[in-house]
Amino acid sequence: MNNSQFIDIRRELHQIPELGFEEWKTQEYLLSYIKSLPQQFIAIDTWKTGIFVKVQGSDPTKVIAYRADIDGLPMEEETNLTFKSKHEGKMHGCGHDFHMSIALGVLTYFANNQPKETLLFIFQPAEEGPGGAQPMLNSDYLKANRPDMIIALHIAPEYPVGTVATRKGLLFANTSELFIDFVGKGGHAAYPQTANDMVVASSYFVTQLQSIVSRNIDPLDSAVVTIGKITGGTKQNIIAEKARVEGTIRTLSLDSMGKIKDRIGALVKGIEQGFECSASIDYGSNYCQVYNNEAVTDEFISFLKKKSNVNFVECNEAMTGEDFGYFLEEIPGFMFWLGVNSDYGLHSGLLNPDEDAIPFTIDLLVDYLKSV
Ligand SMILES: CC(=O)N[C@@H](CCC[C@H](N)C(=O)O)C(=O)O
Repeated sequence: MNNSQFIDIRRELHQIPELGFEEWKTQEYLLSYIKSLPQQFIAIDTWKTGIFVKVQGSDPTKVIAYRADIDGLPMEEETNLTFKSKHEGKMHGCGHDFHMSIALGVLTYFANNQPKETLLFIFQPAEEGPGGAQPMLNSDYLKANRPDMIIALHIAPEYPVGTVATRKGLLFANTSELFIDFVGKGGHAAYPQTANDMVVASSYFVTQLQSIVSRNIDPLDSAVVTIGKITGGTKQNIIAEKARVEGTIRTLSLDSMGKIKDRIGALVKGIEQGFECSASIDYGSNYCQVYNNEAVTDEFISFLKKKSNVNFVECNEAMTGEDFGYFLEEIPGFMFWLGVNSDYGLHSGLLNPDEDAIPFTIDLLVDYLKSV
């Protein structure tokens, strides 16, 4: 099999990034490719914008699932690549184009070479939000076709191609989105005494927020609170009646997640009193931690250590989030980082992963899935 064709597929998918639960073109592209494969062993089902492809094993004792997420991010691509995003304001800035093309490569191999065990390829929408894993797990399809084991990967720009990094147990953090709307009183820029300025109130709040991780959380229990977006006001000489603060909370323990939310509630109350305004908090979507099953991960690590072309790294936990954690709550399995050597990281408009990682990983996963 010539795995370099999956680099072309990645480039095509890269041009059509779509947001969570809007991945209709992506689904159409994937379905058209999957339907072009030999159909003898495979069965295709769809769920919203997602896809399930079952490859019937020849003498199965279990069902092994491989999950690839399919959504892009609401951000402008800043690369000058010939195959850059054609969708303005949207980019595959988290590598899901890689995840999909690798999945198609592995699926292509097994559609042509029947596996012993039954394989289930899951193309999952909305990983970046609002979260597709949990509703997909509750779908009639997955209720009736529960895999016995599940695996997934995430590209890692900081590692060279050939590096695979993972660890037993906790890999990624618990996450919660954070949206706060402040409402005060607008007015003329020259008459601040007649208004309650929500640009000032939200700025105080963002500054106070910085004390939560440094003053309220055990320094040995990592946590992050990031505000990624602030909007407010209408014009430079009008005092803002409204402001909105958008961010994300990351913790390694659920206890810290609870403490941070309590502190946010208290700080917001203080802002309401101090600035005579009202505020509402919405925690958006929450993802549970990604916790790798110890036994299955151990076997994968042993497999990696025997491969002369793989540099295995036992990595630390990361404060990234992934709704793949919901699959791992119910099904033994693991996630791993895949080295793609980009100078720019995940969620950067300049992310440019090395495509050599695609054929490398297809071969690696085909070998691994044949071995389990
Ligand atoms: C691997 C990765 O970058 N995942 C995202 C998951 C987003 C979680 C959620 N929408 C949030 O923003 O809290 C990440 O940002 O870690």
